[in-house]
Amino acid sequence: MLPFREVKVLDINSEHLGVSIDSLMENAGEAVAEAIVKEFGAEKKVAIVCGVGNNAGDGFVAARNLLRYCDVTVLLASPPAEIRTENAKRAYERIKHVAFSSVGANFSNFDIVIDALLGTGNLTEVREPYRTLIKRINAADTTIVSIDVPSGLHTDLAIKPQYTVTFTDVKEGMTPENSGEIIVMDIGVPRDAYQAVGPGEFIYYPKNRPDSHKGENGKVLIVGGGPYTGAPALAGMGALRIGADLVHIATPNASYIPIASYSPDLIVHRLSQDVLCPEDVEKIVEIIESVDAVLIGPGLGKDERTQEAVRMIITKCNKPMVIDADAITAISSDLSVLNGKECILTPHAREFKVLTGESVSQEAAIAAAKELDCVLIVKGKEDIITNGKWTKINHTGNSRMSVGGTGDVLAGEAVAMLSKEISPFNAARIAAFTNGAAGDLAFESLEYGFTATDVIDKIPEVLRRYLRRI
Ligand SMILES: NC(=O)C1=CN([C@@H]2O[C@H](COP(=O)(O)OP(=O)(O)OC[C@H]3O[C@@H](n4cnc5c(N)ncnc54)[C@H](O)[C@@H]3O)[C@@H](O)[C@H]2O)[C@@H](O)CC1
Ligand SMILES: [K+]
Repeated sequence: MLPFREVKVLDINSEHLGVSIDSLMENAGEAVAEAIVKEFGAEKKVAIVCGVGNNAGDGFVAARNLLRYCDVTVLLASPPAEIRTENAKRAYERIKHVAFSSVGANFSNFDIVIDALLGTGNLTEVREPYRTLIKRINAADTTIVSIDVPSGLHTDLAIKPQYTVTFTDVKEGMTPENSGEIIVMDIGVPRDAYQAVGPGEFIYYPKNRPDSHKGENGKVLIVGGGPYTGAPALAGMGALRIGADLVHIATPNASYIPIASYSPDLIVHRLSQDVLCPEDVEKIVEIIESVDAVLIGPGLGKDERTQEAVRMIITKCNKPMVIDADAITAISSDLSVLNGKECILTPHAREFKVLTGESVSQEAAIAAAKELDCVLIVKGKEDIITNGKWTKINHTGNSRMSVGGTGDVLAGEAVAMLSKEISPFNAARIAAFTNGAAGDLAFESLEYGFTATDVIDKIPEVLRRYLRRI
C-alpha cells in the first residue's frame, strides 16, 4: 500500500532516474484507456471529468487514447487557465477540441463517467466546485471509474466508483467498499524510485517558515568526545549545514577546549571528568530539556564509566535520539534501554555485529529494526535504511566515503532532521541521501583527497539542488 504523499516521492525520484513525469502520465492515461476498453468494450459514450492537477492530466491522456474507440467528452471542473501543472497543461492542449465545461452536464447521458478530479495530491478537504460535481456524479445513473483514487478519498466527501484504475500499487486506505474493483496498472515507475532514496525524499524536509525565530527549526544536543575531539564537532557542523538552528555539544573536560575552539557556530558545554561519566548525567538530562533531539556516541570511547553513563542518558532521554558509534557498543549489553524510545541507530558492519550478533544483510537489518522497534541506517557501500516494515537503499556516496568522519557527519545530519520533528524513518532517508550526495559532489572536485569537512561543505549544495525544487 502506497501512502498518498509517497506518490510525490516516486514522481521526483523517477525524474531523477531519467523517467519524466510526462512519460509516466502518458503511460497512466494509456493504462486507463486500455482498462476501459478491456472491461467495457469499444463504442461507449464516455465522459472524463477533470480537475486541475496531474490526476486530470492522466484523464486528458486517457481521453486522447480512448478517442479511437469511444465517443469521448472531456468535462472540465474549472476553466483551463486554472490547470495547475505544466504536465497536465501539455496533456490538455492535445484534447482541448473535445473539452467543455462540466456546468450543466447530465452525467446520466454517459455509459461511463471517468473520475479524474482529484488524485493523491488532495490530502485534506474537497472544496467547490468539486463538492457539487462529486455529488452529481455519484447520483447519476452511470458506471463510474476513478483514476488512481476515488476523488476525495479520506475526506468527508468522495466519489463512489464501481472501478478504480490505480497506478504502481494500491494507495493507502483503498478498499473494494470505497474504490469498487481495484485494477492496478504498471506505468513504468523505475524500481529504484521506491526501493532507493533519492531527491524525492526531500518532500519531508520541513522548510523554514519565513517568520520563524531562532531555534524553531531544530535544536540539537550532541553528547560526544572525551578521548576524541573531531567526531562530535563534525557531527555538529553536519547538523548545522543540513539546517538545524542550534547545536549544543556536551563534552568531557579533556575535549572541551579543542571542540569549543573549532567553530563559533557550536555551543559547547564542559562536563566534569575527562571522559563521560555517570556524575554528569544529571547535567546532560537538564540540557536535553531545552533541545528537540539528541545524538549520543561520536568520539566517546569505550571506558566502562562512559558506557554506564550512555545507558543512563538513553533511559532518561525523552526526546528522539540518534545512537551512533561507541554508544551502540554501550547499549549492546542491555538493549532494554531502547524500550519505548524513538530513535535511529547508525551502525557500520562491525557495530551491527556487536549489536545483533549477525553479519550485515537486508534481512538481518529488517529483523533487527523490528526487534528493537527503531530505525536503522546500516552503513556500507549501500546503506540500508529500515524501520522493520519499510526498507530503502541508499546508492549515493563513493569509495572515498571510507575517510574518517563521514559517519559522524551522517549522524549529525540525521539528528538535525529529527530535531525538525519529522519521523525517524523520514529523517534517516533524507540524511543518508544527503550525506552520500554531498560526498559525490566532494568527489567531483577533490576525488580521492576529500575529507569529512569537504562533505560538510557540500551539504548546502545538495539542498540547493534538490530542496529548492520542492
Ligand atoms: N508517480 C505516479 O504514480 C504518477 C501520478 N500521476 C497522477 O498524479 C496524481 C497526483 O497529482 P497532483 O499531485 O497534481 O494532485 P491532484 O491531481 O490530486 O490534484 C489535487 C490538487 O488539486 C487542488 N485543488 C484545486 N481545487 C480544489 C478543490 N476545489 N478542492 C480540493 N482540492 C483542490 C489541491 O489543493 C491539490 O493541490 C495522482 O493521483 C496520479 O493520478 C501521474 O500523472 C504520473 C505519475
Ligand atoms: K480521481
